[in-house]
Amino acid sequence: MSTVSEDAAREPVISLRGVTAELGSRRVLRGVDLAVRRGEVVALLGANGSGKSTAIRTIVGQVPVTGGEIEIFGTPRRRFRDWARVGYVPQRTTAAGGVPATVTEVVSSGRLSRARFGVLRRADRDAVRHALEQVGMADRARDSVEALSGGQHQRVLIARALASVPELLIMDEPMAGVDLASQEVLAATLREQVERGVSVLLVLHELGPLEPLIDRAVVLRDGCVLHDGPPPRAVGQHALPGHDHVHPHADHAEPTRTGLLS
Ligand SMILES: Nc1ncnc2c1ncn2[C@@H]1O[C@H](COP(=O)(O)OP(=O)(O)OP(=O)(O)O)[C@@H](O)[C@H]1O
Repeated sequence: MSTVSEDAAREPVISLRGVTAELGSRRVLRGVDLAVRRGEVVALLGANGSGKSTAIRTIVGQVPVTGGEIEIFGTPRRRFRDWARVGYVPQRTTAAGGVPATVTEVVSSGRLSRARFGVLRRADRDAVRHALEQVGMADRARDSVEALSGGQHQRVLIARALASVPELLIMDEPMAGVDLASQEVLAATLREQVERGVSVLLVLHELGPLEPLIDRAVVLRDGCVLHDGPPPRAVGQHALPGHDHVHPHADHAEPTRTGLLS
């Protein structure tokens, strides 16, 4: 007989059933089933254009679904309002977005969902400072985000997601274009979150330094789930057998193809 806490642990914090979505006239998701259970770290993998970002964006409501069901913490997505429980890191954009803002201002925006009446109080400012410490950016708190490197930008976006102390993190390629030092900081940050019991769904091109944290991998191909199970084991430089993701920044864009991800 299972205990109450075991049942709670099995309850999905994200559930997609038969989800379809179209962009333009293209069917980008063609019946995706995906579940992330409490405390799980799930990597969403697949070749370029397989629908990973679209799947993530249907969950946070940026892409409308044309069929199927999405639940967040057991609530149908369209009725879900408790976004302070969810930290979202979009596919890398600059944190500045053309608007001059300091690091603190950007990270504070991630705390507004917890602030009463939209006013940041002392506890909120402490949470913002703590989030910056978690990603090793506390010393840059007053700097303009425009002055940061790509990896530092990414750390700030992750701090913004952590500022509401979420129970669920959804991240779209958190390591893309991030220098090695920042990658290590981000891997350590994520490890702390996982130790706290935070559930994580993240799009990755390669498991890389996050590999030890990943419980399960869901591989998409052409808008369908091709694999849902143990993560592919690391091989050589790229952490995926059949790694066939072409990086825009890769020096040699000639991947090995074994079929799993193509
Ligand atoms: N706004 C859009 N209008 C039409 N088609 C789009 C749009 N955005 C994405 N697509 C197409 O939808 C498909 C899935 O894109 P998506 O970004 O979800 O893939 P992905 O697996 O995240 O790819 P990548 O690894 O390159 O980020 C691609 O073929 C893409 O060209």
